[in-house]
Amino acid sequence: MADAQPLLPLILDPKDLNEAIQTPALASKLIIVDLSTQELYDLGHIPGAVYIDHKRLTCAQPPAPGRLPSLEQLSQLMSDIGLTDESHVVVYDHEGGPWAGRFIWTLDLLGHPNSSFLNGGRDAWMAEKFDLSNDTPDTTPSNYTAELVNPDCRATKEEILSELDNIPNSWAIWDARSQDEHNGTKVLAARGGHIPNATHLEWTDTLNKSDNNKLLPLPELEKLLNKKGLTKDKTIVSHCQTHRRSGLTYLVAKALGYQNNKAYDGSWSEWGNDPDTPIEPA
Ligand SMILES: O=S(=O)([O-])[S-]
Repeated sequence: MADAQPLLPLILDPKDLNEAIQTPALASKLIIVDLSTQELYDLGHIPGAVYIDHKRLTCAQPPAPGRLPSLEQLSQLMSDIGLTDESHVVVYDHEGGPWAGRFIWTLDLLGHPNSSFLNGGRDAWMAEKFDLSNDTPDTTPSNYTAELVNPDCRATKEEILSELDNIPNSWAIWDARSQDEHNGTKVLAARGGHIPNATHLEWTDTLNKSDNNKLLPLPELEKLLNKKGLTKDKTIVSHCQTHRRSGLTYLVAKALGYQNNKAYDGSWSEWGNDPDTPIEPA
């Protein structure tokens, strides 16, 4: 079992990560994962960070390329970063955190609770002028066997179809895409529109653009979600096109302590390409 008490908070500020990597007892347990791009990683990354191509978090197969990959693929990925029950994983990317959130969702599915989201990611780290490194760390691979310990973090198409009558009462669908995608005026699948009664709140609305895309303060986020009817008494299901942007919205609901928090990894690429799913506008 992983440690019950995480070494670092879920939402981690750059200054706290900087302090942690300089504290040997902590640093030895950290796995820092850079989910930006190979080019950015090569330009400089947080000292000790390993680069992971975000495609490894997905099945990358049409028609829903963002769906969860096989357990074999996840076992290989987590073994490559050296994940063990004692590890605390810190994740970041370069665009406000969608892939970082998706990585944390994956760890949640696998039952690895000890993880942190670097608030503001690479941009905030650089803006606060902490060191970048060009060294590739020596990683000791582990022999990690992935299992879906917490499958409830994931929603499937079938599950959403069976709960349609409960939306938006006891279930809420958080559509994290743009307004045009939600309305169906921008179509990225065979059909455009949204899951009936889905709630639109674009993922970027949870970020403070004037502060390097750090998350808005949690009380502000809670107010924003409540105003939209995305309340804690409901099961919340985040989705976007391929469960990248909804990686961040899943993370936001998690940070706010939502107990029934799921993400739909099939997302619109699955729903909108299925001729039999109901959509709005019809
Ligand atoms: O998955 S995505 O909607 O961010 S392209």
